[in-house]
Amino acid sequence: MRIDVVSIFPEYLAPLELSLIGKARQDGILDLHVHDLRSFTTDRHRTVDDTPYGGGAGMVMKPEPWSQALTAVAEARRGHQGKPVLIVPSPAGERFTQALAHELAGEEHLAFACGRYEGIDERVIEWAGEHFDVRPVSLGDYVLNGGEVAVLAMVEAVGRLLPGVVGNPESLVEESHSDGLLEYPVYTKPAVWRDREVPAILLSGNHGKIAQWRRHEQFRRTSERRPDLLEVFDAGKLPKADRLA
Ligand SMILES: CN1CCN(Cc2ccc(Cn3ccc4ccc(-c5n[nH]c(N)c5C#N)cc43)cc2)CC1
Repeated sequence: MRIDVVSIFPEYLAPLELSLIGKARQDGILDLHVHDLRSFTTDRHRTVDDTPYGGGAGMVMKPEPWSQALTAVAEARRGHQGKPVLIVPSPAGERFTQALAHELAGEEHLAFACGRYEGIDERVIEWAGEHFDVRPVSLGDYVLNGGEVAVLAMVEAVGRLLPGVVGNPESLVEESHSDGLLEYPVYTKPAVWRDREVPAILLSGNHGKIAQWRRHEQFRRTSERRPDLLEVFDAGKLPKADRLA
């Protein structure tokens, strides 16, 4: 997979050189290119923002540098099948979910446009639709100062799903949200730590009972912390009787 990221703070994406994503890049699984939006400006001050039409606080990102940057990104993959996906992090985007991460992991080429200030001139999003499958995406219902943090999270969530990135693919199967529920608690040695014991069932060697206990813990945790997920889960999968007794 090729990933292009455009930002006025390219150094913000440096953590993608570390750990599993960094290794995926060294192994050639992930081909990541980070572009400085200011390198696509033409004025002496390398201007990327201006005041908003209609008034209001803050500044808006100018359209022309973005069109130059995104044209360069689209041309980098010319000749490949279909339009690349352009993810535009935004508080007004569709919610980023594990399901969306899986969907994006199936793409050949992902591009990310990291806005700053009060956002990117809306005409860029409209224009980009001629060259990309444009997806405004939100990391969550809170406000960040720009798109870079969201891109770090999304690239990690997508990258770890690519074959060969995570050592044991089994660990991708039983994780939070993979089956619509939160994950069960995990424990390791020592069996007793500061007078706290590991749940005895986990030491029993009875794999059927362990699986049952873990499933129950998933429902208990989800019911306590994310009842909203249970509504979705029940609507789609299990009769009420299979929920917590
Ligand atoms: C007229 N006013 C009406 C209020 N808006 C609100 C607003 C819009 C942007 C920003 C800062 N910002 C700039 C680019 C950018 C990208 C992503 C995110 C982001 N925040 N939270 C997420 N989950 C995000 C993600 N993913 C924030 C961003 C701040 C405040 C401004 C215009």
